[in-house]
Amino acid sequence: MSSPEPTPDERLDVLRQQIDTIDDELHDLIVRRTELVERVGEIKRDAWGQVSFIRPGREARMLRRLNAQHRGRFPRPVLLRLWREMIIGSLCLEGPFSVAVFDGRGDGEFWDLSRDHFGSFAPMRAHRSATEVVTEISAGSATVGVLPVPGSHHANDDAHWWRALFSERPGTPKVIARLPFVRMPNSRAQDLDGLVISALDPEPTGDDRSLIAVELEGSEISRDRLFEGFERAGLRARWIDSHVTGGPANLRTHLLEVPEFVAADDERLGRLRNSFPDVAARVIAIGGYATPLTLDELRYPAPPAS
Ligand SMILES: C=C(O[C@@H]1C=C(C(=O)O)C=C[C@H]1O)C(=O)O
Repeated sequence: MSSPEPTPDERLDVLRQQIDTIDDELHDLIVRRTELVERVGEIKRDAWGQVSFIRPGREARMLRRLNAQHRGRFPRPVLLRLWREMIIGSLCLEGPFSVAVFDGRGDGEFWDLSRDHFGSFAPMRAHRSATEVVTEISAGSATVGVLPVPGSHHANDDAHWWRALFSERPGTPKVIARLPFVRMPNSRAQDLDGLVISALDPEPTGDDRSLIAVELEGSEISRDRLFEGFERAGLRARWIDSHVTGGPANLRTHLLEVPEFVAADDERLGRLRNSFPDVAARVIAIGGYATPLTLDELRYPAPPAS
């Protein structure tokens, strides 16, 4: 006599037992992963007396790898969000970590953007002015700062905050990441973009953008002349923002972005300085970021246009 068909409840029990087994394995793996993270933290502390443990380049490469190898129906944004939570939870064990967030309009949009990236565990503080955020990082009161992408409509009167990064003084914050790295399909502001600054040099990830600021004395020059200067130095640039200081020297600072990694000591920066022979020029790479994943790479449909 054949055994009776299992009831729906019995079938659920069997599947749920398997899910419990998998959860136990995942949990065990997280415990083991944490032990390795702690050893990584010890090495950083021993080797460099590290105060900042975050490695945005490594994090970006990990997320790209997971996204590329993902299969099955589990939503990619959620998969990557889980890893973001795990990474930041781990990072907070290695040493102090906190986030200073620009919230100029008090609408919490950058707060959400920061939470999406830095997870639910990281201590965060909102600041009404971009200058305050930069000061927090320079003073070492926060590890990373989140600010609007210059020139975007989200930046207010502090839109030129990047000028504070135009300095070769050791400890000057640099741009180290761009948010969102993974654009969450249900986040409040779909067109919101931020830059992350920290007292840390960005690292190459194999797909990067760099921000280069050029300060020129004297009369205004056209954007085409700026682009020509970059081309002569072997760099293809996109204009982001300009700032006029004025004064007797009539200083103008321009921020441009190039689609590759440019380190602070890249020899092309010297060539760029000499690309404007008739004016005194100062050139500083103020940081860069791993190119964020695109909607196409994340393979979920774009939200409907409002
Ligand atoms: C473990 C490290 O430190 C941090 C934590 C990471 C993680 O949990 O995988 C990755 C990068 C760092 O921000 C590391 O540098 O590898």
